[in-house]
Amino acid sequence: MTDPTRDDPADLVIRPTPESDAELAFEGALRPRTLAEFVGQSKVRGQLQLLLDAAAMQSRTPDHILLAGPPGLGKTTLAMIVAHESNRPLRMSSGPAIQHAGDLAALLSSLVPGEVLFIDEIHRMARSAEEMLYLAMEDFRIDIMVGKGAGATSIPLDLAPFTLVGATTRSGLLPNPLRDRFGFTANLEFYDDVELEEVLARAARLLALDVPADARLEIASRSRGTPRIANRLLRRVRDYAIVRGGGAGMEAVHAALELYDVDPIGLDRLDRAVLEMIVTRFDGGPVGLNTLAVSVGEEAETIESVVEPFLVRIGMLTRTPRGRVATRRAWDHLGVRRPDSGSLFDDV
Ligand SMILES: Nc1ncnc2c1ncn2[C@@H]1O[C@H](COP(=O)(O)OP(=O)(O)OP(=O)(O)O)[C@@H](O)[C@H]1O
Repeated sequence: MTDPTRDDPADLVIRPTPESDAELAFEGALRPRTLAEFVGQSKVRGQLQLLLDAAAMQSRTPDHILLAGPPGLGKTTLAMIVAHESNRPLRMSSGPAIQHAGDLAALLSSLVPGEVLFIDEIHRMARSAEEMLYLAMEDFRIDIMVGKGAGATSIPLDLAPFTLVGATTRSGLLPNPLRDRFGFTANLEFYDDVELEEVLARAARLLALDVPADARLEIASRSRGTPRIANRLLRRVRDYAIVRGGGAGMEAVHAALELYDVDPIGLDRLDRAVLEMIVTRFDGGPVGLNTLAVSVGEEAETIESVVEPFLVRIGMLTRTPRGRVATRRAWDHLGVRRPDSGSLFDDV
Protein backbone atom coordinates (compact mmCIF):
# COMPACT_ATOMS: atom_id res chain seq x y z
CA MET A 1 0.00 0.00 0.00
CA THR A 2 1.30 3.47 -0.77
CA ASP A 3 1.77 6.00 1.96
CA PRO A 4 -0.39 9.00 1.04
CA THR A 5 1.74 11.41 3.07
CA ARG A 6 5.03 10.71 1.32
CA ASP A 7 6.54 13.37 -0.84
CA ASP A 8 6.21 12.20 -4.36
CA PRO A 9 6.45 14.02 -7.69
CA ALA A 10 2.81 13.08 -8.22
CA ASP A 11 2.13 15.38 -5.27
CA LEU A 12 2.75 18.28 -7.57
CA VAL A 13 -0.08 17.33 -9.87
CA ILE A 14 -3.21 19.00 -8.62
CA ARG A 15 -6.07 16.55 -8.77
CA PRO A 16 -9.58 16.65 -7.38
CA THR A 17 -8.76 13.94 -4.85
CA PRO A 18 -8.41 14.33 -1.07
CA GLU A 19 -5.06 15.78 -0.11
CA SER A 20 -2.87 14.13 2.50
CA ASP A 21 -3.03 15.37 6.09
CA ALA A 22 0.40 16.97 5.67
CA GLU A 23 -0.78 18.91 2.60
CA LEU A 24 -3.95 20.01 4.35
CA ALA A 25 -2.07 21.20 7.44
CA PHE A 26 0.40 23.07 5.26
CA GLU A 27 -2.38 24.71 3.23
CA GLY A 28 -4.34 25.56 6.36
CA ALA A 29 -1.37 27.34 7.88
CA LEU A 30 -0.95 29.53 4.80
CA ARG A 31 -4.59 30.30 4.12
CA PRO A 32 -5.41 34.03 4.18
CA ARG A 33 -8.10 34.80 6.77
CA THR A 34 -9.38 38.13 5.43
CA LEU A 35 -10.14 39.70 2.06
CA ALA A 36 -7.28 42.14 2.65
CA GLU A 37 -4.80 39.27 3.01
CA PHE A 38 -6.15 37.51 -0.09
CA VAL A 39 -3.77 38.22 -2.96
CA GLY A 40 -4.97 39.04 -6.51
CA GLN A 41 -8.50 38.56 -7.93
CA SER A 42 -9.02 42.25 -7.19
CA LYS A 43 -12.30 42.45 -9.09
CA VAL A 44 -13.80 39.51 -7.18
CA ARG A 45 -12.50 40.86 -3.88
CA GLY A 46 -14.16 44.22 -4.51
CA GLN A 47 -17.43 42.55 -5.49
CA LEU A 48 -17.42 40.30 -2.42
CA GLN A 49 -16.56 43.17 -0.10
CA LEU A 50 -19.54 45.18 -1.38
CA LEU A 51 -21.87 42.20 -1.05
CA LEU A 52 -20.74 41.55 2.55
CA ASP A 53 -20.84 45.21 3.55
CA ALA A 54 -24.36 45.64 2.12
CA ALA A 55 -25.59 42.58 4.03
CA ALA A 56 -23.98 43.81 7.26
CA MET A 57 -25.55 47.29 6.91
CA GLN A 58 -28.96 45.72 6.40
CA SER A 59 -28.44 43.10 9.14
CA ARG A 60 -29.26 40.21 6.83
CA THR A 61 -27.53 37.09 5.61
CA PRO A 62 -25.32 37.76 2.57
CA ASP A 63 -26.63 36.54 -0.81
CA HIS A 64 -25.69 33.07 -2.03
CA ILE A 65 -22.33 33.01 -3.77
CA LEU A 66 -21.01 30.73 -6.52
CA LEU A 67 -17.23 30.45 -6.91
CA ALA A 68 -16.13 29.00 -10.24
CA GLY A 69 -12.65 28.18 -11.50
CA PRO A 70 -9.93 25.56 -11.73
CA PRO A 71 -8.65 23.85 -8.55
CA GLY A 72 -6.28 25.64 -6.20
CA LEU A 73 -7.22 29.24 -7.09
CA GLY A 74 -8.73 29.99 -3.68
CA LYS A 75 -12.39 28.93 -3.69
CA THR A 76 -12.29 27.21 -0.27
CA THR A 77 -10.21 30.08 1.09
CA LEU A 78 -12.80 32.62 -0.10
CA ALA A 79 -15.64 30.62 1.47
CA MET A 80 -13.79 30.71 4.78
CA ILE A 81 -13.15 34.42 4.36
CA VAL A 82 -16.87 35.07 3.71
CA ALA A 83 -17.71 33.39 7.03
CA HIS A 84 -14.88 35.11 8.88
CA GLU A 85 -15.55 38.59 7.51
CA SER A 86 -19.27 38.36 8.15
CA ASN A 87 -18.63 36.87 11.59
CA ARG A 88 -20.73 33.79 10.95
CA PRO A 89 -20.15 30.10 11.58
CA LEU A 90 -19.10 27.96 8.61
CA ARG A 91 -20.31 24.46 7.74
CA MET A 92 -18.36 22.62 5.06
CA SER A 93 -19.63 19.86 2.82
CA SER A 94 -19.13 18.68 -0.73
CA GLY A 95 -21.21 17.53 -3.69
CA PRO A 96 -19.99 13.92 -3.61
CA ALA A 97 -21.08 13.68 0.07
CA ILE A 98 -24.65 14.65 -0.88
CA GLN A 99 -25.88 11.67 -2.82
CA HIS A 100 -29.53 11.74 -1.68
CA ALA A 101 -32.03 14.50 -0.99
CA GLY A 102 -32.09 13.20 2.61
CA ASP A 103 -28.36 14.01 3.04
CA LEU A 104 -29.07 17.60 2.09
CA ALA A 105 -32.23 17.79 4.23
CA ALA A 106 -30.23 16.67 7.28
CA LEU A 107 -27.54 19.23 6.56
CA LEU A 108 -29.89 22.15 5.90
CA SER A 109 -32.15 21.47 8.86
CA SER A 110 -29.21 21.50 11.26
CA LEU A 111 -27.88 24.93 10.21
CA VAL A 112 -27.96 27.67 12.82
CA PRO A 113 -29.39 31.09 11.79
CA GLY A 114 -26.99 33.00 9.54
CA GLU A 115 -24.61 30.07 9.04
CA VAL A 116 -22.47 29.96 5.90
CA LEU A 117 -22.82 26.60 4.14
CA PHE A 118 -19.93 25.78 1.81
CA ILE A 119 -20.55 23.03 -0.73
CA ASP A 120 -17.39 22.21 -2.66
CA GLU A 121 -17.73 20.51 -6.06
CA ILE A 122 -21.40 21.43 -6.02
CA HIS A 123 -21.79 20.13 -9.60
CA ARG A 124 -21.36 16.59 -8.24
CA MET A 125 -24.41 16.70 -5.96
CA ALA A 126 -27.29 14.28 -6.65
CA ARG A 127 -30.00 15.67 -8.93
CA SER A 128 -32.73 15.06 -6.31
CA ALA A 129 -30.74 17.14 -3.82
CA GLU A 130 -30.25 19.91 -6.38
CA GLU A 131 -33.99 20.25 -6.72
CA MET A 132 -34.41 20.48 -2.96
CA LEU A 133 -31.72 23.15 -2.89
CA TYR A 134 -33.65 25.45 -5.28
CA LEU A 135 -36.43 25.95 -2.75
CA ALA A 136 -34.05 26.11 0.19
CA MET A 137 -32.00 28.88 -1.45
CA GLU A 138 -35.02 30.88 -2.47
CA ASP A 139 -37.43 30.55 0.43
CA PHE A 140 -35.35 28.96 3.21
CA ARG A 141 -37.77 26.07 3.17
CA ILE A 142 -37.73 22.44 2.07
CA ASP A 143 -40.43 19.86 1.48
CA ILE A 144 -39.78 16.53 3.12
CA MET A 145 -41.45 13.54 1.46
CA VAL A 146 -42.97 11.10 3.92
CA GLY A 147 -44.20 7.67 2.82
CA LYS A 148 -44.15 6.10 -0.61
CA GLY A 149 -46.38 5.74 -3.65
CA ALA A 150 -49.95 7.04 -3.58
CA GLY A 151 -49.85 7.64 0.19
CA ALA A 152 -46.76 9.87 0.05
CA THR A 153 -47.16 13.37 1.45
CA SER A 154 -44.81 16.29 1.63
CA ILE A 155 -44.26 18.15 4.88
CA PRO A 156 -42.87 21.68 4.58
CA LEU A 157 -39.99 22.50 6.92
CA ASP A 158 -38.79 26.04 7.56
CA LEU A 159 -35.04 26.54 7.63
CA ALA A 160 -32.86 29.09 9.39
CA PRO A 161 -31.67 31.73 6.90
CA PHE A 162 -28.25 30.79 5.58
CA THR A 163 -25.74 31.80 2.92
CA LEU A 164 -24.78 29.10 0.46
CA VAL A 165 -21.28 29.32 -0.98
CA GLY A 166 -20.95 26.81 -3.80
CA ALA A 167 -17.66 26.02 -5.48
CA THR A 168 -17.26 24.36 -8.83
CA THR A 169 -14.55 23.64 -11.34
CA ARG A 170 -17.28 22.99 -13.93
CA SER A 171 -19.89 25.75 -13.77
CA GLY A 172 -21.16 24.61 -17.17
CA LEU A 173 -22.43 21.43 -15.54
CA LEU A 174 -24.72 23.26 -13.14
CA PRO A 175 -28.36 23.37 -14.21
CA ASN A 176 -29.58 26.88 -14.97
CA PRO A 177 -32.19 26.97 -12.20
CA LEU A 178 -29.43 26.34 -9.66
CA ARG A 179 -27.00 28.81 -11.21
CA ASP A 180 -29.71 31.48 -11.33
CA ARG A 181 -30.34 31.26 -7.60
CA PHE A 182 -26.89 32.52 -6.69
CA GLY A 183 -26.91 36.27 -6.09
CA PHE A 184 -23.32 36.52 -7.25
CA THR A 185 -20.99 34.35 -9.32
CA ALA A 186 -17.25 34.88 -9.03
CA ASN A 187 -15.21 33.48 -11.89
CA LEU A 188 -11.71 33.03 -10.51
CA GLU A 189 -8.89 33.58 -13.00
CA PHE A 190 -5.39 32.16 -13.06
CA TYR A 191 -2.92 34.42 -11.22
CA ASP A 192 -0.09 36.26 -12.94
CA ASP A 193 3.53 35.85 -11.88
CA VAL A 194 3.61 39.07 -9.87
CA GLU A 195 0.57 38.00 -7.84
CA LEU A 196 2.02 34.55 -7.26
CA GLU A 197 5.28 36.13 -6.16
CA GLU A 198 3.24 38.00 -3.55
CA VAL A 199 1.55 34.75 -2.45
CA LEU A 200 5.03 33.25 -2.07
CA ALA A 201 6.42 36.24 -0.18
CA ARG A 202 3.58 35.91 2.31
CA ALA A 203 4.03 32.15 2.61
CA ALA A 204 7.81 32.46 3.05
CA ARG A 205 7.25 35.06 5.77
CA LEU A 206 4.82 32.77 7.61
CA LEU A 207 7.27 29.87 7.30
CA ALA A 208 10.19 32.09 8.42
CA LEU A 209 11.98 31.09 5.23
CA ASP A 210 14.39 33.47 3.52
CA VAL A 211 13.64 33.28 -0.22
CA PRO A 212 15.12 36.10 -2.33
CA ALA A 213 12.85 37.95 -4.75
CA ASP A 214 14.41 36.43 -7.90
CA ALA A 215 13.89 32.91 -6.51
CA ARG A 216 10.29 33.72 -5.59
CA LEU A 217 9.63 34.99 -9.09
CA GLU A 218 11.16 31.86 -10.59
CA ILE A 219 8.88 29.65 -8.47
CA ALA A 220 5.94 31.89 -9.40
CA SER A 221 6.61 31.51 -13.11
CA ARG A 222 6.51 27.72 -12.77
CA SER A 223 3.32 27.53 -10.72
CA ARG A 224 0.72 27.19 -13.49
CA GLY A 225 -0.97 30.42 -12.37
CA THR A 226 -2.12 28.63 -9.20
CA PRO A 227 -1.44 29.64 -5.57
CA ARG A 228 -1.76 26.08 -4.29
CA ILE A 229 0.98 24.95 -6.67
CA ALA A 230 3.14 27.96 -5.75
CA ASN A 231 2.90 26.99 -2.08
CA ARG A 232 3.68 23.35 -2.83
CA LEU A 233 6.70 24.20 -4.93
CA LEU A 234 7.89 26.48 -2.14
CA ARG A 235 7.62 23.50 0.18
CA ARG A 236 9.80 21.41 -2.12
CA VAL A 237 12.37 24.21 -2.29
CA ARG A 238 12.30 24.48 1.49
CA ASP A 239 12.90 20.71 1.76
CA TYR A 240 15.80 21.00 -0.64
CA ALA A 241 17.33 23.88 1.31
CA ILE A 242 16.97 22.00 4.60
CA VAL A 243 18.53 18.78 3.30
CA ARG A 244 21.26 20.19 1.05
CA GLY A 245 21.98 23.43 2.92
CA GLY A 246 22.93 26.62 1.08
CA GLY A 247 19.61 28.45 1.49
CA ALA A 248 16.46 28.72 -0.61
CA GLY A 249 17.93 30.80 -3.44
CA MET A 250 17.84 30.45 -7.21
CA GLU A 251 20.13 27.42 -7.19
CA ALA A 252 17.87 25.53 -4.80
CA VAL A 253 14.81 26.47 -6.88
CA HIS A 254 16.34 25.15 -10.11
CA ALA A 255 17.61 21.96 -8.52
CA ALA A 256 14.43 21.19 -6.55
CA LEU A 257 12.06 21.83 -9.44
CA GLU A 258 14.15 19.80 -11.83
CA LEU A 259 14.15 16.96 -9.31
CA TYR A 260 10.34 17.08 -9.19
CA ASP A 261 9.87 17.25 -12.96
CA VAL A 262 8.48 20.77 -13.09
CA ASP A 263 9.62 22.14 -16.41
CA PRO A 264 10.79 25.73 -17.09
CA ILE A 265 7.28 26.97 -17.84
CA GLY A 266 5.70 25.01 -15.00
CA LEU A 267 4.24 22.08 -16.90
CA ASP A 268 4.13 18.96 -14.74
CA ARG A 269 4.25 15.33 -15.78
CA LEU A 270 0.54 15.09 -16.54
CA ASP A 271 0.50 18.28 -18.63
CA ARG A 272 3.40 17.00 -20.67
CA ALA A 273 1.95 13.50 -20.94
CA VAL A 274 -1.23 14.99 -22.44
CA LEU A 275 0.65 17.15 -24.93
CA GLU A 276 3.05 14.38 -25.87
CA MET A 277 0.18 11.98 -26.43
CA ILE A 278 -1.61 14.41 -28.77
CA VAL A 279 1.56 15.23 -30.68
CA THR A 280 3.16 11.80 -30.98
CA ARG A 281 0.22 9.39 -30.98
CA PHE A 282 -2.43 11.54 -32.66
CA ASP A 283 -0.27 13.67 -34.97
CA GLY A 284 -1.26 16.83 -33.14
CA GLY A 285 -5.00 16.05 -33.01
CA PRO A 286 -7.87 16.51 -33.10
CA VAL A 287 -8.45 13.83 -30.48
CA GLY A 288 -11.56 13.37 -28.33
CA LEU A 289 -11.38 13.94 -24.58
CA ASN A 290 -12.24 10.37 -23.62
CA THR A 291 -9.71 8.83 -26.00
CA LEU A 292 -7.09 11.19 -24.66
CA ALA A 293 -7.95 10.39 -21.04
CA VAL A 294 -7.73 6.63 -21.64
CA SER A 295 -4.45 7.06 -23.51
CA VAL A 296 -2.76 8.87 -20.62
CA GLY A 297 -4.48 6.72 -17.98
CA GLU A 298 -6.29 9.59 -16.27
CA GLU A 299 -9.92 10.53 -15.56
CA ALA A 300 -11.53 12.64 -18.30
CA GLU A 301 -12.74 15.06 -15.61
CA THR A 302 -9.18 15.61 -14.37
CA ILE A 303 -7.96 16.30 -17.89
CA GLU A 304 -10.84 18.67 -18.53
CA SER A 305 -10.87 20.62 -15.27
CA VAL A 306 -7.21 20.48 -14.18
CA VAL A 307 -4.95 20.06 -17.20
CA GLU A 308 -6.76 21.75 -20.07
CA PRO A 309 -7.64 25.16 -18.62
CA PHE A 310 -3.98 25.98 -18.11
CA LEU A 311 -2.78 24.54 -21.43
CA VAL A 312 -5.50 26.51 -23.22
CA ARG A 313 -4.60 29.64 -21.31
CA ILE A 314 -0.93 29.46 -22.31
CA GLY A 315 -1.85 28.71 -25.90
CA MET A 316 -0.62 25.11 -26.12
CA LEU A 317 -3.98 23.47 -26.68
CA THR A 318 -7.19 24.36 -28.44
CA ARG A 319 -10.56 22.72 -28.01
CA THR A 320 -12.32 22.28 -31.33
CA PRO A 321 -15.68 20.64 -32.07
CA ARG A 322 -13.72 17.62 -33.36
CA GLY A 323 -11.46 17.31 -30.33
CA ARG A 324 -8.29 18.63 -28.74
CA VAL A 325 -5.52 20.02 -30.94
CA ALA A 326 -1.93 20.77 -29.91
CA THR A 327 -0.82 24.19 -31.13
CA ARG A 328 2.43 25.14 -32.82
CA ARG A 329 3.66 26.35 -29.43
CA ALA A 330 3.15 22.88 -27.94
CA TRP A 331 5.15 21.21 -30.71
CA ASP A 332 7.93 23.75 -30.26
CA HIS A 333 7.92 23.35 -26.48
CA LEU A 334 8.21 19.57 -26.75
CA GLY A 335 10.92 19.96 -29.38
CA VAL A 336 9.05 17.83 -31.92
CA ARG A 337 8.98 18.80 -35.62
CA ARG A 338 5.52 19.24 -37.07
CA PRO A 339 4.66 17.63 -40.36
CA ASP A 340 4.51 20.70 -42.63
CA SER A 341 2.44 19.88 -45.69
CA GLY A 342 -1.34 19.90 -45.62
CA SER A 343 -1.16 20.35 -41.90
CA LEU A 344 -4.25 20.57 -39.78
CA PHE A 345 -2.37 22.86 -37.49
CA ASP A 346 -1.35 25.72 -39.72
CA ASP A 347 -4.04 27.90 -38.31
CA VAL A 348 -3.36 27.15 -34.61
N1 LIG B 1 -5.40 34.63 -3.33
C1 LIG B 1 -4.65 33.89 -2.51
N2 LIG B 1 -3.73 34.46 -1.73
C2 LIG B 1 -2.93 33.70 -0.96
N3 LIG B 1 -3.01 32.35 -0.87
C3 LIG B 1 -3.93 31.75 -1.63
C4 LIG B 1 -4.81 32.48 -2.46
N4 LIG B 1 -5.61 31.62 -3.09
C5 LIG B 1 -5.28 30.39 -2.67
N5 LIG B 1 -4.27 30.47 -1.79
C6 LIG B 1 -3.61 29.34 -1.15
O1 LIG B 1 -3.72 28.22 -2.02
C7 LIG B 1 -4.18 27.08 -1.32
C8 LIG B 1 -5.33 26.48 -2.10
O2 LIG B 1 -6.45 27.34 -2.01
P1 LIG B 1 -7.94 26.75 -1.91
O3 LIG B 1 -7.96 25.47 -1.15
O4 LIG B 1 -8.79 27.86 -1.41
O5 LIG B 1 -8.23 26.48 -3.43
P2 LIG B 1 -9.57 25.90 -4.09
O6 LIG B 1 -9.85 26.77 -5.28
O7 LIG B 1 -10.63 25.74 -3.08
O8 LIG B 1 -9.10 24.50 -4.61
P3 LIG B 1 -10.01 23.17 -4.74
O9 LIG B 1 -11.07 23.48 -5.71
O10 LIG B 1 -9.01 22.16 -5.24
O11 LIG B 1 -10.49 22.84 -3.35
C9 LIG B 1 -4.52 27.53 0.10
O12 LIG B 1 -3.61 26.97 0.98
C10 LIG B 1 -4.32 29.00 0.14
O13 LIG B 1 -3.43 29.30 1.18
